[in-house]
Amino acid sequence: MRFDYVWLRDHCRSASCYNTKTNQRSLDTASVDLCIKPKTVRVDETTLFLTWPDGHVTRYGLEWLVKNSYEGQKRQVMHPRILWNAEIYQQAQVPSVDCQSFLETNEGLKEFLQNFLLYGIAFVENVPPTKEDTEILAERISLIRETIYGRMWYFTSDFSRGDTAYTKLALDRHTDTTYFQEPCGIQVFHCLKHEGTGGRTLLVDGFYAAEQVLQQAPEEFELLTKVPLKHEYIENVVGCHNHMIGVGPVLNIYPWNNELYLIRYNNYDRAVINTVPYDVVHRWYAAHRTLTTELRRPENELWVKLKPGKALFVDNWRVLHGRESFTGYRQLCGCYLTRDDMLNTARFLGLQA
Ligand SMILES: C[N+](C)(C)CCCC[C@H](N)C(=O)O
Ligand SMILES: O=C(O)CCC(=O)C(=O)O
Ligand SMILES: [Fe+2]
Repeated sequence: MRFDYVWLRDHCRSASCYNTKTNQRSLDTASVDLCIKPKTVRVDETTLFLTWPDGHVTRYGLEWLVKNSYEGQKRQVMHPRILWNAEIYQQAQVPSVDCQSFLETNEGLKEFLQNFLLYGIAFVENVPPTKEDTEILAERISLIRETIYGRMWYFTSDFSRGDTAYTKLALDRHTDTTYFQEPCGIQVFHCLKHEGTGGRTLLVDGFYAAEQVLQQAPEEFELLTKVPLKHEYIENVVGCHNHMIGVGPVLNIYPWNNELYLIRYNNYDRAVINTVPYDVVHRWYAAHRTLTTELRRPENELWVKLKPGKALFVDNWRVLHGRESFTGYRQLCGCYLTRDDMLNTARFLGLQA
């Protein structure tokens, strides 16, 4: 392991440098001489001791150093995940969690969250079919993200809002709120009523499809990570005037390790492409077509019929959803949740997140 002297001074866990009650640094890093070198260095079986020119002593447990050295770190930020197509997901036989165990036991909640982190979708069963009970469920794993659609939303095909979701039409696979600078992390769906036919929900793992593009055509994958796009929500119905714009590429990757963390895919809400020069536009359409072909492969489609009592949580940064057209009266409720706070709950339960 190699350590930089400024790093060793900066991470000093002595009482004057670090507050263990708040887990916050007290040391002003800018006051450390960038050429600092310890006066003396000593190491025994468990501890490294450094004495700095001003006499301050820093102690490091060797285990702590192993855990935190650059060499010891994987640069992966994302939690483990299993990319799936319909067969992989069905073979895995991921169980739904029972509502009571989800609400009343940490084991039930942990099992649910583990599945959600791995697959980007998870179900809770035997939920009382009301908006209030769905809200209680949602609040168990995260914080509700209030948006222009409200806190808990509740909708039928009444076109009360200027969006296709509020009709009986089919909706092709997409992620929601692509027109936010930070798209909502999680979407909760609970069908409270459906007297009619059709209306099944479609789920597709966007990360699985993106991985296929990376394997087949890495230059197209790269283009989808580089070209900025606008998505837009323009609504002008009685009482609702909204104009939201979000900018970002289809595939969002971490620049330090190319790990994919967010897919923004909504062909309905994609705005005019005016951020890209002429010669790139055509290549972008070709790359977008390759991704769309993967997303549309029937073997990648998971179809489920949402019924009263069965709540679905979808990772909106990863899994695309859609629906079949339907007839009759259909009532869906749900909400958006923040991702950070779901991860917070997962960590509290001891999961790697
Ligand atoms: C009905 N509900 C509130 C869930 C959302 C409707 C949002 C629809 C929008 N086209 C989008 O994809 O973001
Ligand atoms: O009606 C549905 O099942 C889903 C509609 C939809 O895409 C949404 O509400 O975000
Ligand atoms: Fe949607």
